[in-house]
Amino acid sequence: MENPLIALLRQRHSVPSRQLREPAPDAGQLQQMLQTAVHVPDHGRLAPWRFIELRDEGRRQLGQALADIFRREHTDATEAALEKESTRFSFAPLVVVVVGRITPGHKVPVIEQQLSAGCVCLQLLQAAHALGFAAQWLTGWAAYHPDIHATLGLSADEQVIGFVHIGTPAAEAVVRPRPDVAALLSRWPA
Ligand SMILES: Cc1cc2nc3c(=O)[nH]c(=O)nc-3n(C[C@H](O)[C@H](O)[C@H](O)COP(=O)(O)O)c2cc1C
Repeated sequence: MENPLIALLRQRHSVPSRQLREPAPDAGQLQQMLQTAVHVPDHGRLAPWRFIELRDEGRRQLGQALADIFRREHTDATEAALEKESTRFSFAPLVVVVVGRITPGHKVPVIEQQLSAGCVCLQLLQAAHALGFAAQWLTGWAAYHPDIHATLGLSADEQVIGFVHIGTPAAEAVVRPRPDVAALLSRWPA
């Protein structure tokens, strides 16, 4: 019989944010998930991450900010395109923004700080899965746009590592096949 924790880890898969609905994790469940998420390797104990919780009003306002920026930067944008931008955060009832707090010039290279923050995102996905929710880690242009950073109150050394959309699936997700690790594994020296 497969180890139950291994089985749980292997069952995790993303559910597209547009298919996520209520119920969302409540405050206690979110705390549990975040406690799990920070159980990651962290070179230098920099804790190079923090979280922003978006629920109803936060998701609505962020969607509106996306549409406003998109309209400004694409003067020929169609109503459908603007609608797509404004609704990006309107499906999953909870979005956790994982913010990387990067210390430039530290002996721990920037990439290692970013990798630690990436581990936080994965751990958050796994914790959501363990509690019976589904999730998807998204970035998209908004994650890299300075005006979105300003909207969310990020400082100059902070970046969006992921928008982790969390909720309950409205439909059965299509589970994608995973790579064959045997083909990825070599031994050195051969
Ligand atoms: C850093 C990062 C950013 C991602 N951003 C997007 C995105 O913007 N849009 C998207 O469709 N998928 C994005 N993905 C992929 C999804 O999170 C997810 O991996 C994909 O839907 C496949 O699901 P899986 O988790 O079951 O493999 C991103 C993944 C990573 C690691």
